[in-house]
Amino acid sequence: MQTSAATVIVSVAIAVVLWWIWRTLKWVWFEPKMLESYLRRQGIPGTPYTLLIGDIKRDHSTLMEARSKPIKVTDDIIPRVLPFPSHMLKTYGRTFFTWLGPIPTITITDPEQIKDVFNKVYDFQKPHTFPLSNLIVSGLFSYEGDKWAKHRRIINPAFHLEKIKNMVPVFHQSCRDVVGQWDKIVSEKGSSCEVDVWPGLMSITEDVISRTAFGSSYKEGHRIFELQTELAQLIIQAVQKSYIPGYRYLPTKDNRRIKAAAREAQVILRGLVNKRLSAREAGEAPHEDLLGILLESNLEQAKGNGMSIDDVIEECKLFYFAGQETTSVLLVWTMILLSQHQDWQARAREEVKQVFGDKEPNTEGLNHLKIMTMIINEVLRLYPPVTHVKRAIHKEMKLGDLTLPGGVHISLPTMLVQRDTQLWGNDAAEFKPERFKDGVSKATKSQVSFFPFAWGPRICIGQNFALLEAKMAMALILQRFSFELSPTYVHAPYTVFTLHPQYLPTKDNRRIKAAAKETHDILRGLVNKRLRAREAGEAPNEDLLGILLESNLGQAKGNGMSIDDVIEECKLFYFAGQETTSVLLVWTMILLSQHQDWQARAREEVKQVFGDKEPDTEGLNHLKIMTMIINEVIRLYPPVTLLTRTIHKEMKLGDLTLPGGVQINLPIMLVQRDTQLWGNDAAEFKPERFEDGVSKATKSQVSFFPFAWGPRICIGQNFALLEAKMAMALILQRFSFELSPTYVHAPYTVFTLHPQYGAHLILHKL
Ligand code: HEM
Repeated sequence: MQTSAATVIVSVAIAVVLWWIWRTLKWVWFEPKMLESYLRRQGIPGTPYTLLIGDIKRDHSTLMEARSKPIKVTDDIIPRVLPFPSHMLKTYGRTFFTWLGPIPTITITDPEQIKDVFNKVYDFQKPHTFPLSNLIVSGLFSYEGDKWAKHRRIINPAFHLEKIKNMVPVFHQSCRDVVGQWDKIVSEKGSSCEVDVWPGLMSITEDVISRTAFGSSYKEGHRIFELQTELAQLIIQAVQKSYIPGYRYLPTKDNRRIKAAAREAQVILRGLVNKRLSAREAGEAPHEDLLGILLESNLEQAKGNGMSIDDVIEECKLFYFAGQETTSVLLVWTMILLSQHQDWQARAREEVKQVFGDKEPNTEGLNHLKIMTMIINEVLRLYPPVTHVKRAIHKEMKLGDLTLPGGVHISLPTMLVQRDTQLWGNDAAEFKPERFKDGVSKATKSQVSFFPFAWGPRICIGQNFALLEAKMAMALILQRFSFELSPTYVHAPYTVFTLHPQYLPTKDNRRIKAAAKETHDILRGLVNKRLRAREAGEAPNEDLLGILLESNLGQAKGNGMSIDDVIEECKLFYFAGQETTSVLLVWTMILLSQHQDWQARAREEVKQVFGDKEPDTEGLNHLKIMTMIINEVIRLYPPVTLLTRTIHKEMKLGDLTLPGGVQINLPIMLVQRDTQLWGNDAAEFKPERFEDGVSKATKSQVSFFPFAWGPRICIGQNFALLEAKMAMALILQRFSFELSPTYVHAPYTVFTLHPQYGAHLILHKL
């Protein structure tokens, strides 16, 4: 009886293993080979299949090679951005196939076929190659069939021109903030200076999405954006490792962080949606932001036809992914191309001045900017933010003369088609906005040869939103500045999700120099202003720079510092004083989250000393519990974990004689956690050790030196401690806090010891 049961189990196990082997072989070999011969029979040329990896390695190495060097601004960018597909195009002609692992991908460049693919949304679907990417790009973007149609119908009203019109003042506000910052930077320097515009442009589009999507709750929106950005970075890394079977299921630190960040975004969004729903029930008028319109549109659907709350949340997350980087990329290339083409920059400015003068741009006017529209179209043609669009087919399909088998992917290479000389003429690679002077259909001769926002029923839902936002930003910029490429600009178009300028590692040095020069210039400007004010008899400022300058000028002649020395010292204040102190604060908050008893004691003390009043120096210096806590935090988590010293000649050190030329490590963290020096509970958080001060706790030994020790002890020690006490007192007066379930404990050092994945705490207002 037992033998027969064992036989059955073994037979089942063998059957399962054989089935698994068969499925794997089918997936990695038989199916790809079958599809390959099918395509070749159709007369479609392509690369031979390589087991499992297909063309991934070839594609990757040509891309790495192409990316290793920048190009001239006048060079063709295709060999740099799409080296592999463009090489295949030259080798095989206008239709060919390559391999994404075991999946054949057919590249199609014929406008009629492209139109067909875009039109038949039910047959040509979105490929779902990397399941993890659903965490950032889900919702409308990835749904199919009836679910997609339902969501598109519900979301459409949010992107009607009528609704977008109401958002234009928000576009203005976000653009004005950034342009205002540039104004300040430039004015401080005189009338012109180098500015890296990319961060500002990213910040415009991020702010626009946060405010238009969530209205007054845009701060929560900002946090969601941070989480989405972090997720995107982690997911790119994970996708690169997805060749390791099952990698995404492993409980690695990154995978845990992915889950935690996704959960946090979900929790914030759910909170926002619930708040809106309760406000609606309480009879409040609906908000005019994307979330408000989406919720209204959803509630108007017949029962059972609407979206679930989770669906709404997915759509909100998608707005960031789909709308932020794409639009900032469009803006950055517009600025770069208008820098190269000063004639078009002047024409665009003239038009803006004619339509708006120096007034705030409005929707009406923006819709009448003809030159600007031509320029933006030409930028989107040459530098489409999304360089190619992909589809998958699951059953045999006709496409023009071709019959394609189910199981293949189709690539529609936007950038290759939009730069194709057969479709756009021999000057296809040149920037000539005049192509679009009679509109897009004239320029394309009504073919689908221009599709930066895709085409057909699944055309980008945010197209009008993005174009109006871009026009607003460009109008404000043109009203206030003229611009040109800086000599430090390196032309290196680069794609991750979208096509943007890359700062190559080899070019980082130039960028480092440019940033250093900019810092130096700003500081020199500040110092000079102070010196001039002093000469004009103004009283010295009471800030660090003021005191430093006075102290320097008070030195005997020849004994002071040079202006360059003063500048170096100012730069050092940032480096030495910023991250170190914030790291001290973050660990204090994390440890007080873990040790609620100490948090309560610290709060009690703060309340006793200050009540709800503003903390003052006198009081801060009397916070005993707080001092004990901060000492214990910097014992366990010293911001600087290691000090080094070098000796240049033979030296005695206790019983040791050390030769010149060696380096000595003083491992702050190891010493401060040493059980021989601090007892068996050295690793535990026990602020009571410091009850009677540092010397009692250390028995007057140098076993606690978070700020170093002796003549070179940190000059900013008192500054940092007072700042930390002020921050903690204010926080404790207002909030109680605890670790969020999404917090991942991952102490990490670059310069200082900080939490690698941030400090996710839950704050409770008191
Ligand atoms: C210059 C800016 C933009 C460009 C170039 C762009 C480009 C695209 C492209 C090429 C697609 C089609 C992708 C595919 O079918 O595989 C798409 C879809 C989409 N875009 Fe945009 N986009 C931009 C801005 C925006 C903005 C501002 C939003 C929203 C706030 C947005 C929301 C969406 C959504 C939801 C889809 C999915 C539509 C569907 O599948 O029905 N996009 N976009």
